[in-house]
This record gives sequence, structure tokens and C-alpha cells, in this order.
Amino acid sequence: MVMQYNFPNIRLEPHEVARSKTSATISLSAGAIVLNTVALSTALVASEKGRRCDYCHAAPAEGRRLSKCAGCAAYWYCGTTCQTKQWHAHHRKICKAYNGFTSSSEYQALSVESRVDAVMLSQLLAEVFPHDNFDMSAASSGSDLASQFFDLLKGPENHRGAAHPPLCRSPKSAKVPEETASEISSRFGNNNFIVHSHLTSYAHGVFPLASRLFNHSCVPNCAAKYIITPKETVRMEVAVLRDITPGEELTIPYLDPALPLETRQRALQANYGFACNCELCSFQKSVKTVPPLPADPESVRLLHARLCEFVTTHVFQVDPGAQPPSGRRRAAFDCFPPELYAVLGEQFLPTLSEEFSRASHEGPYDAALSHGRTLLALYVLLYPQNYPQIGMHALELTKTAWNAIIAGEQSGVSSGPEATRRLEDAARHYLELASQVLGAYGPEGDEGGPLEELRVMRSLLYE
Ligand SMILES: C[S@@+](CC[C@H](N)C(=O)[O-])C[C@H]1O[C@@H](n2cnc3c(N)ncnc32)[C@H](O)[C@@H]1O
Repeated sequence: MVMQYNFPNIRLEPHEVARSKTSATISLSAGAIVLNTVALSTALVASEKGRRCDYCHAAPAEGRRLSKCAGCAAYWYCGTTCQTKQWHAHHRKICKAYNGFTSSSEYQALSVESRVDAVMLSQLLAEVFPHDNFDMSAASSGSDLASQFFDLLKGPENHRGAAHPPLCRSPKSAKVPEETASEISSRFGNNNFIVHSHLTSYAHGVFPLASRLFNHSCVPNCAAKYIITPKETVRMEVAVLRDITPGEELTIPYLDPALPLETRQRALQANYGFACNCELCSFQKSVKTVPPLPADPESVRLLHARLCEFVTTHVFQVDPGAQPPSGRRRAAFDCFPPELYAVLGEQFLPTLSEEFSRASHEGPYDAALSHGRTLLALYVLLYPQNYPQIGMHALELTKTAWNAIIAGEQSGVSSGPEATRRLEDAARHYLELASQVLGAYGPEGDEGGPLEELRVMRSLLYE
């Protein structure tokens, strides 16, 4: 049966290599939500167990505690509503076996990430076949999430007949036939999302509609975010990052676009079976040799300064007061000068990020602001317009500039009103960028978070 998908403002269309793609049918503005969908199954990562409700993912309010399942003592809930819903959805088929399963050698042999997937696959099987009849034709012929799941493409590794992860099943539940487990598992790896709040990952989730609709690009024009509502299952919203014209394909990133080219290509090939040819990959592939970073600090400083200057000229005004760029992103890749190729090296971004993080916590603040400014330039170059990581980093820079002002005042060794004014200008400049980017991405995840922090910073800097 050919499934029909109808949505306002977007349309599924044939794609030459990816089976299908989703395109806009009307003009869309940055911030528009093109999909709002629920998960078929989710599983918290180990570090979040007991810190969030296993059903709705809400963290308990201050002074409140989660209560644990009396059967396995391994699932935690914010109340009986969530516990009952989870019990009927899948936990009744897993509870009695859970502890034996997680202490088994098969489970212990898995990587941390694969353990989460093994639990999620077990939950998903319980959910798709609530009566243990394992009738795949019935499960795939409806119009619900389960049938949408069966309409997904299989992952590349499963075409080679890879084994499915071990399954958790309570002794009284019927054993899942191998063929069924393999069939479901074959759509698992490449249709699996990392669920996050304020860009910190906390769970894995299967969202069949989102998987069905969106292809990958390392220069995506959309991004997924997650909406946590107490007593309900988590929802995914797909937000448009920039203005879109009718007919444009809508894409999301399957991985972090700022990862090194080789890492991205390897992961996309292994997990999804394709070679990415987006404009970022094409540009990075055209750079045949990435030179090592210069050894002497003065040359490194010059490299940072040139990167900031280049990005300011072509993409985004990194510093307040500079002339805004007139070019566009595409042109930035076309004219990226070989003298800057060293910044594309695998270690440049992680090292810079670490240096910024350390100095912004421990000081000195001028070093933090200097590293953070170069990191902003690199993010703006590598990530697409309004990508949420740019906004989060701009917010960190705002706070760092503010902390530098306060530290100067408190120590009594402030370097004068001119230096304070420059810091205030910088803080306001970063605040405006953070507001634009995070405003387009919109509310998501746990309560509070970056939008609340932006509100606080705005009142400190303008009131
Ligand atoms: C989650 S699905 C995306 C939806 C898919 N196009 C469909 O028709 O169901 C992921 C699969 O789509 C294909 N795909 C996604 N992005 C692609 C891209 N940029 N280039 C080529 N194939 C892609 C790959 O086969 C991948 O395993």
C-alpha cells in the first residue's frame, strides 16, 4: 500500500537518489514550524535516568521527586498518569525482565549509545505488537505512527544482514520472531533521533514522520527541536531556519555540520548509506591540503584575526561597529583564501572551543572574549544562517562580556570607561545575534534555558 502524506505548506516529492524529499509549497519565514509530530518510542540516556520522567521527559519541579516503578525500580515517573500510560504502552512487557536484561553480558557488551537503542527497540516492539500477534502486514497497513514506521527506508547495514540488538522481554510475553525483530531493527539506526533540550542531548527517539520527510544536508535550512509537556509524550517540531522560497527542498542535519569532513562522510555512509554532496562538503572536498596550524603564537593570532576579518567581510559582522558584509554565504565558500585553510583542520575548532570554555569560566576574560570571537567567526562560516549553536555561542559571549564588566568593577582595576563601553557594545552586539538566532529556533526543551537567559541579559544591558 502506498502511504499518503498531506501537510499544509510542504509536499513530499520524488528525489533522484533519496527516494523522496520534502519541498515548501509556499514562502516560509525563519521560525515557521513545518512539522509537529510525536515519537513512536523514546528512551532516556543512562545519565538522565531518575532525573527526568521516563514517559514525558519533564524534570521534577523544585522540591518534588520522581517515583520509581515498584517492579523494576529502573523507570521513574513524575506521577501516576505517566506511569499508567507507559505501563500500557510498553512497560508491562519489559518490567520483569529489565534488570536481568541490563545486567546480561549481551547488553553489557554494547556501547553506551547502543544500550539506549536496545531498550528503545524492545519498547517499540511491545508498542507495535500490543497483542503479541507479530502481524507485520496489519501493523503496516494503518495510518498511525506504526505504519508510518514500516514505510521508512531500511538502513544500509541491515541490507548486509546485520544482527538486531538484544531484546528485553518479560517472561510471560511471547518471544518476538527473529524475522520481525530484524525487520523492525532494519529501520532503526537510520531513523533514530538524538532528543535534546537546549542543545544538550538526553534521550534517543523514533519519530517516523520526521524520518519519512526530511533528507540530510550539512547546510540545512531546518532543524529539529523537542517540546516537553508534562504528562504527554515528547513532541518534535521542525523549525525553518531562514526564509524559504516555494519549491525549495527542506533539509535537516543528521549530524553536527561542524564535525570534520571525513567524520561526517564516514558516518553518513555507514549509518545512512549515502555520500553527502552539499555545498559545505563540496567546498571542503575541494580543499586538497589543510596545512598544520602555525607554531608561533603571533602567527596564530594573525590567523584568528584574518578569519574574523574574512567572515565579517563575507558573512556576518563579527565585531560591533564593523561594516556589515555585503556578500552571501555561497560567495564565502567560493572565495575562502588558502591562507585560512589551517582553520579547517580537525583540531582547530575543538581546541578553540575548549580554550574559550576554560577562559570564560576561569578567566582571564580578555582571553575568553578573544577565543570566543574567533569561534563565533568559525561557527558562522561552517553553520548555516540561524543555526542554533551560533545563537547559544553568542549567548555565552554575551555573558562573558558582561562578567568581564562586573569583574572589572568589583576588582577596582577596571581599565577605564572606554574599555567598559567597548565591552558593553560587544555584549549588546552578541545579545542581538543570540536573540535573532534563538528567536528563530523558538521555545524548546525544559523550562527556562536560553530564551530566559536572553531576557535577563537584555534587562541587565538595556535597563
Ligand atoms: C531518514 S530517511 C530520509 C527520507 C527518505 N528520503 C525517504 O524517502 O524515506 C534517510 C535516508 O534518505 C536518504 N537520504 C537522506 N539524505 C540524503 C542525501 N542528502 N543524499 C542522498 N540520500 C539521502 C538515505 O537513503 C538515507 O538513509
